[in-house]
Amino acid sequence: MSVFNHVDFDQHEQVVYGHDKASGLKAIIAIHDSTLGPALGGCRMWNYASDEEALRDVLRLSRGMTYKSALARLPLGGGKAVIIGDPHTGKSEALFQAMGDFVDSLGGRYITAADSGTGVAEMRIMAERTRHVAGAGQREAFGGGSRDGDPSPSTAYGVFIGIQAAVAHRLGRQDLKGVRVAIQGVGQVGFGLAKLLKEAGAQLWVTDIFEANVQRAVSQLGATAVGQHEIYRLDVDVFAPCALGAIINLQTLEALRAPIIAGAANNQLADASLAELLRRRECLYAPDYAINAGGIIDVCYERTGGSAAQLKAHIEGIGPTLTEIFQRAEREGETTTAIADRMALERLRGGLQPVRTATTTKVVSQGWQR
Ligand SMILES: NC(=O)C1=CN([C@@H]2O[C@H](COP(=O)(O)OP(=O)(O)OC[C@H]3O[C@@H](n4cnc5c(N)ncnc54)[C@H](O)[C@@H]3O)[C@@H](O)[C@H]2O)C=CC1
Ligand SMILES: O=C(O)CCC(=O)C(=O)O
Repeated sequence: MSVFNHVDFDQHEQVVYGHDKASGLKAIIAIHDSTLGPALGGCRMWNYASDEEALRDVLRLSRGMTYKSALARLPLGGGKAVIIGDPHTGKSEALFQAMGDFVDSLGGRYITAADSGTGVAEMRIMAERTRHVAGAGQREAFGGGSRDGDPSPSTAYGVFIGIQAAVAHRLGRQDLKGVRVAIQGVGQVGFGLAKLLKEAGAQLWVTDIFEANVQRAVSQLGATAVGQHEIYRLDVDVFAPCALGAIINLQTLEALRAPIIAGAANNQLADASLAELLRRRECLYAPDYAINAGGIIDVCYERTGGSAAQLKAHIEGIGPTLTEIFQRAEREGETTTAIADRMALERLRGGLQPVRTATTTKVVSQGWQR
């Protein structure tokens, strides 16, 4: 298995394998680019069918983090970690302590956080062994009071803001009352998103491979449960992928009817050429790393010490960023992913600019160590 010749290698700075015999840890950390700061990205735990599948995932995810942080104007580079193992049956304290040691061995070049299969509990175990962990503490909440360091509510809020922007652009509607949304995966982010959509009056359809999560959305939010394949075929306004990646492919595209695809999952397109097929079908695709930046913005503010109000305003910037992507794509006859990539690279090459919001102007790089 060659890393340097891998189709997803894309000039990664560092790819490291970690193994701990005692706990059974098998993990990979990938650092894609540290031009703007230390590489920050979540640690995913998944039952990968092979090491090759895990390598592909971590390479694609860490590259995405470089673009995500640059587009969101954060002083962060792109990196990600994967642990090979079942997130429902394979966790132990020793495993995450060993993972903490593995993260620490990179001396802060990579900072870890939660992702699919990990959450605050795992971050707290890793924090016993390394200080290069985000999302393990207590935070000030948007609406006052305090909350734990879990970034997924911020990710869900950013996706909600992004769906509003997509609905306004594609359907010409300023609210979400009665808008029909199909959510694939109602875990940490998908369930949070479902709650926000429900409060805004949207109608919900959900699916998940973990039955308890489906039942939670049905019983608490009145969502309609559908099968794993049925979710693509629904006659809805928005398809929101909030599970894992590569779910937009030639097979699912045949079934998909929604005029908008906007969700939290990283790497939604199985390959880049699908963006052009979506454009030709007039399906508005919200580029994944643009719409799901709420979590990385959240953990960045945790480390720089910004207030909850500044954090909320920064996340709300996802709306105007997406609107700019949609408008430029339409004007220039290009895909939304091509425009998002261009904007991210412009920001990467241009260095950090102050973040301007209605309430604040702040250079978020203060307080960061490199
Ligand atoms: N947690 C966060 O703050 C962020 C998460 N993301 C991305 O959003 C996605 C979801 O993340 P989380 O909610 O944290 O993960 P999670 O693991 O809590 O939720 C994912 C859910 O999707 C389900 N699932 C997996 N495969 C499925 C399939 N084929 N069909 C239907 N359901 C399936 C799982 O059973 C689980 O309930 C991931 O792609 C993650 O990388 C992106 C940015 C930040
Ligand atoms: O939200 C997080 O846990 C950190 C950021 C991240 O890993 C992501 O956006 O995929």
